[in-house]
Amino acid sequence: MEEALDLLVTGIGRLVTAKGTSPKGGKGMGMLKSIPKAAIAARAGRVVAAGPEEEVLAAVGDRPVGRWLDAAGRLVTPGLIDAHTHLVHAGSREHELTLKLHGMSYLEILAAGGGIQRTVSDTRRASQADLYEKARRTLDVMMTMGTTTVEAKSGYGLEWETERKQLRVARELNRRHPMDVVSTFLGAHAVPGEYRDRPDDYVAQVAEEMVPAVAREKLAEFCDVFCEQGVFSAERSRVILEAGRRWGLRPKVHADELAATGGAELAAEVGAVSADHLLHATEEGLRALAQGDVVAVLLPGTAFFLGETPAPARKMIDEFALPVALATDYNPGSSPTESLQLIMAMAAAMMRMTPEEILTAVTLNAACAVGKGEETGTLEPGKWADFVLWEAENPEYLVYRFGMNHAHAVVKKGHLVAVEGRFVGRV
Ligand SMILES: N=CN[C@@H](CCC(=O)O)C(=O)O
Ligand SMILES: [Zn+2]
Repeated sequence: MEEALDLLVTGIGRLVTAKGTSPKGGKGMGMLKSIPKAAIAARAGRVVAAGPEEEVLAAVGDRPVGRWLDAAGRLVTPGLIDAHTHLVHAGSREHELTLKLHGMSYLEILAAGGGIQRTVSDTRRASQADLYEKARRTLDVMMTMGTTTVEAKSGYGLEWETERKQLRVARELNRRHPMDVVSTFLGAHAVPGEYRDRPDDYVAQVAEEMVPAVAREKLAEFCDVFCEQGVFSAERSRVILEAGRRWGLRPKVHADELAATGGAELAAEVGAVSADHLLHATEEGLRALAQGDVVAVLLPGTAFFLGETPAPARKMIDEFALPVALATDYNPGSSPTESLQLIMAMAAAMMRMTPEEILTAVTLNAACAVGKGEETGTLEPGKWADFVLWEAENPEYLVYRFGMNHAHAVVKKGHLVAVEGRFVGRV
């Protein structure tokens, strides 16, 4: 007899998924497979078959089934992928909201020793166990809202001990939590107070000491830099990203978030996997991204929270055929939310992205932005069986009805990990 299936889901009202393993740009972002009356079969954590119910049942034959779920007509999509978060940190920064309301800008707060620097002192003081516990709870919440893979940056240490502590927490969570956690080293998130008058010494320390240590301890897959006016210039960012590349860490860039700083151009030049934020990217920058096959990761939650105009998604998709991904940017300063569903609603209302483009942006394109396009982001045979049963009939409803959790059930690698807002994936 053929091997047993771990999971069979039938009665899916509509299965909607992108196709393939590489990012979709321009019109390709709107081209999804939409299958009524569908089913999914999974074995050993991976999709065996996904498509019209009668075809899946015929392919499955009389194989024994471990768990059989009836989707009761619900919409099913691939699990959501959050391609940009600052998952591991201590504390919160609600007091800054009042400062901002009184007219102080994000960069002014940072220059006065607050902002990122405040979270740096909190995180330096926190124990690894406390950081783990806080981030674990965050992952539970994200998973109940449909997220099945998360990127996690360091960057609240700005010295080796704490950067390592953050990255070790992310690695431990990847091992122990059902969420897949992809780590990024962001030692260049700000110039630490100790180096205020000699930023080049800090750049050298990140490039020559921390990057090799991250690579030797296999603590991250990516290296990121906050390339921004008053933070790290494009020249200093280049030094760090090139060092990362020499040590096998693929580049990512916080690019042109608050001012045009040459971040997009730099991302293309160093062969970055993604350029993130891009609110102020120039036309040349966007052209360079398109030519360089860089995924544009847009973070409307940050624009919303900082009172900025969001990145020009329509122009990126229509004029430059860029592959756009969307992420929460979950962090205590500029986007304190775990909800990719809220980000999806913002992308429609504030950036005029269509529901189909949005779904591609939080699944396949986001998977590619974290180097996992071969493994997840679509529901196709061989990929991880990561998917969400939504309390909805179509993708339009997901982005239209905002501010609530539409996830009825979440499946990660063939296992049920969340049901009706409750995390049930503890192992
Ligand atoms: N811009 C830099 N980093 C984060 C904010 C981090 C913080 O404020 O703590 C971001 O992506 O928005
Ligand atoms: Zn960020």
